[in-house]
Amino acid sequence: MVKVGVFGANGRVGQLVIDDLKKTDDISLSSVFVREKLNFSIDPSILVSTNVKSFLKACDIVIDFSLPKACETLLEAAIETPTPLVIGTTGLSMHQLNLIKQASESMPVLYATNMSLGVALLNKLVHQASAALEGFDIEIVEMHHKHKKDAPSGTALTLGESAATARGLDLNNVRISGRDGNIGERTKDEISVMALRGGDIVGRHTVGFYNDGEFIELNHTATSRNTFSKGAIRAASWLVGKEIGLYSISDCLEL
Ligand SMILES: NC(=O)C1=CN([C@@H]2O[C@H](COP(=O)(O)OP(=O)(O)OC[C@H]3O[C@@H](n4cnc5c(N)ncnc54)[C@H](OP(=O)(O)O)[C@@H]3O)[C@@H](O)[C@H]2O)C=CC1
Ligand SMILES: O=C(O)C1=N[C@H](C(=O)O)C[C@H](O)C1
Repeated sequence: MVKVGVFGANGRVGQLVIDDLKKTDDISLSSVFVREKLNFSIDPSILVSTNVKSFLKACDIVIDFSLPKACETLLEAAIETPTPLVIGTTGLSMHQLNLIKQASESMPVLYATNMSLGVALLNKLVHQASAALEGFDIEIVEMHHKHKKDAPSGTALTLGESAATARGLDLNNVRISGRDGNIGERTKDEISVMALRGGDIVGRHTVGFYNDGEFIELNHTATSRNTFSKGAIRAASWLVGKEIGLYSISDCLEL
């Protein structure tokens, strides 16, 4: 039986991971990490810890849905005590992304800004469409619930990277994050990534390719947050026992 540690256990997704792990046969919850205390009751055999090292020692693999600073703490601890990691936290800084790379030199790490099968496929479709639809303008819109803290979403940035690399561009050089005022005409290569927030929207991403006379929009809507918790558990089952290295959700889904 694979022992899973959940980092960010009180969170919206962390709680679902804990619930969904009750329904699996080959993988089960062994420890949870919390900042102060767990906000709900749990089987007394599970270690509830505020100490990252003891949390890591009690599990074979970690599933993380937390916040950037917390994820950084986890990565620093894991670099000292190597433990396979499935990371879903978004809004990471360059330093935190580099820590993921560093961690993956001593343990298997799967990092995915979106754990759903649908978005993994959407990334491939966006890459293909961006290369094929030469000259079409690319615009990305994401919509999420009002509690989301980072913007734009990690998924929208990953989709933007797929679109940009398909055209030999670096998203950092062509990304627009807002338009306001007398800004002039749209430039050829720019890719806007716009974020909308409201209500309880689980997650919606649209990548549009616009030309004179026609346009195509590729859209994915998550209607349940369990899509992410179940996707992360599937990723953990797949990652455990893999060679040291950095893996993507496409590797896990063999897309
Ligand atoms: N890759 C994917 O498929 C998905 C990724 N996400 C991402 O996952 C992350 C979590 O999302 P969500 O569950 O909605 O967020 P929540 O705000 O509900 O949960 C965040 C969790 O992080 C914990 N936390 C915050 N600060 C610290 C800290 N300094 N040390 C330790 N723990 C801390 C909180 O613990 P406490 O309550 O104890 O303070 C809480 O459990 C976000 O980055 C989100 O974008 C979300 C959905 C899908
Ligand atoms: O915070 C969320 O809720 C989500 N975050 C991820 C992101 O930033 O892309 C994935 C999903 O869209 C939900």
